[in-house]
This record gives sequence, structure tokens and C-alpha cells, in this order.
Amino acid sequence: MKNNTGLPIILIGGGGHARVLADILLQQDKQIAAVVSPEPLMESPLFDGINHLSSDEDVRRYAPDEVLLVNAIGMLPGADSRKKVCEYFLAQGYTFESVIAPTATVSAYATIKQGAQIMSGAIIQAGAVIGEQTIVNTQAVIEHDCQIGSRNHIAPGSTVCGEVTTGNDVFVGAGATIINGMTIGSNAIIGAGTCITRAVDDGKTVRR
Ligand SMILES: CC(=O)SCCNC(=O)CCNC(=O)[C@H](O)C(C)(C)COP(=O)(O)OP(=O)(O)OC[C@H]1O[C@@H](n2cnc3c(N)ncnc32)[C@H](O)[C@@H]1OP(=O)(O)O
Repeated sequence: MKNNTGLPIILIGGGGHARVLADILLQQDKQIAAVVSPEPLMESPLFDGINHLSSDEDVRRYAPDEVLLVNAIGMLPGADSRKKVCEYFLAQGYTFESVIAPTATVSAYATIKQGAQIMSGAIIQAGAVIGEQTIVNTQAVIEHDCQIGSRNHIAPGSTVCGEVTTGNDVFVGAGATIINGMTIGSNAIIGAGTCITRAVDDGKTVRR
């Protein structure tokens, strides 16, 4: 995991998820060089004094070894902008920084892969692996020995019990519970508040 390198950060995205990430990064005294958003930036003290770039191409003013990127586009069911941004910038040699909120609890025996985002109050237990670019959102719990794939969004307040495996691009809705040992296929959508007690196939949506 690449972290705390001291290079300035560019946030790709300027919406709600971007402001939550900016809040965490500023608490950690990280320098945010720019925010990329095609829309005007929302008036917020979090963005005071930060350059506004209006397109992904503008990021190329910064060489890949001069900055770190943070993928600040949220992930909602069915949306693939977060994935596209990831693929576009990785292909050009940029590096995505991981973000771990100071109030998150991450076991020293867990693995957080590059570009993952562990938000406030989240708990990652021993033996868990969090895939690249995955968001473990506010107060979500990833129990021991889970293998969470790339670009998942584990939404606020959800509980992933021990030894669960998820594929890539999985969305786990707010407050959902996945019982221990389950396998969730790639691109599955687990509805908010759902309790998963059986394996979920690739691409399947589960509601309560
Ligand atoms: C920081 C953040 O905010 S992160 C964001 C966190 N957000 C979430 O977790 C939201 C997760 N999204 C959901 O749970 C969604 O509702 C989905 C993806 C499961 C389903 O979305 P859609 O297919 O668009 O369903 P849609 O909204 O059209 O609803 C269809 C029906 O299912 C119901 N429904 C939708 N989601 C759920 C759910 N999670 N549990 C039970 N019923 C549901 C709706 O009430 C509606 O019922 P109705 O036909 O009686 O009116």
C-alpha cells in the first residue's frame, strides 16, 4: 500500500464523496493541489484555495510522478464512472493514493490495497483484504478474513461478517448484513438493509 508519501493530491470528482475525502485529507495535513470536476465546485470551505480543473485531460499538466490521485467519484448501483476514471488514469501511469480516516480501525494484520478508501469509523479486522479502489464507507464493518474485491462500495453502516468473499465492482447498500462465509459475485448489488444468507451470483441484485 502506498501512503503518506507527501506528494500533493488531486481529487478526481467534486461531489459529496469528494468533500468527505477532502475533510479526511485536510485533517491529516495532506496537500490537495486540485479538484477535477466538469461542474463549478460547490461553495465549501473544504475547497478554499484549491485549484479547480474542469476536465480529466487537465490533470496531465501534472506529471505522474509529481502527484497522487484520489478517486473521489462516489459509486452508486449501476454507475461506472468511478471504474472508468480508475482505468483512464492508471493507463497513463498515475498512482491512486489510499485514504484511511483517522477514526477508522484497521488491523495491522489486514491488507489495504492501492487506492482503497476506509472512511470514518469503519472497522477492518485481522486477515481481511480490501481490494484496489474499494470504498469501505462510514462505520461499515469488514470482519476477519474477508476477501473484498476491487472497486467495491461497502456503504455506510453495513456489516460483512467473517470469511466473506466478494468479486469486483460489488455494491453493498447501507445497513446491509452479509453473514459469514458467503460469496458475492462480481457486479452484484446488495440492496440497503438486506440480510444475505445465501451466495449471490455475478450481476444479481438482491432487495429485502
Ligand atoms: C454516503 C452515501 O450516501 S452512500 C449511498 C448508500 N445508498 C444505498 O445504500 C442505496 C442502495 N440502493 C438500494 O438499495 C436500491 O434501492 C436498489 C439498488 C436495491 C434498487 O434500486 P432500483 O432498482 O432503482 O429500485 P427502485 O428505487 O426503483 O425501487 C423499486 C421498488 O423496490 C423497493 N426497494 C428499493 N430498494 C429496496 C431495498 N433496499 N429494500 C427493500 N425494498 C427496496 C422500492 O421501495 C420500490 O418499491 P415499490 O415498487 O413498492 O415502490
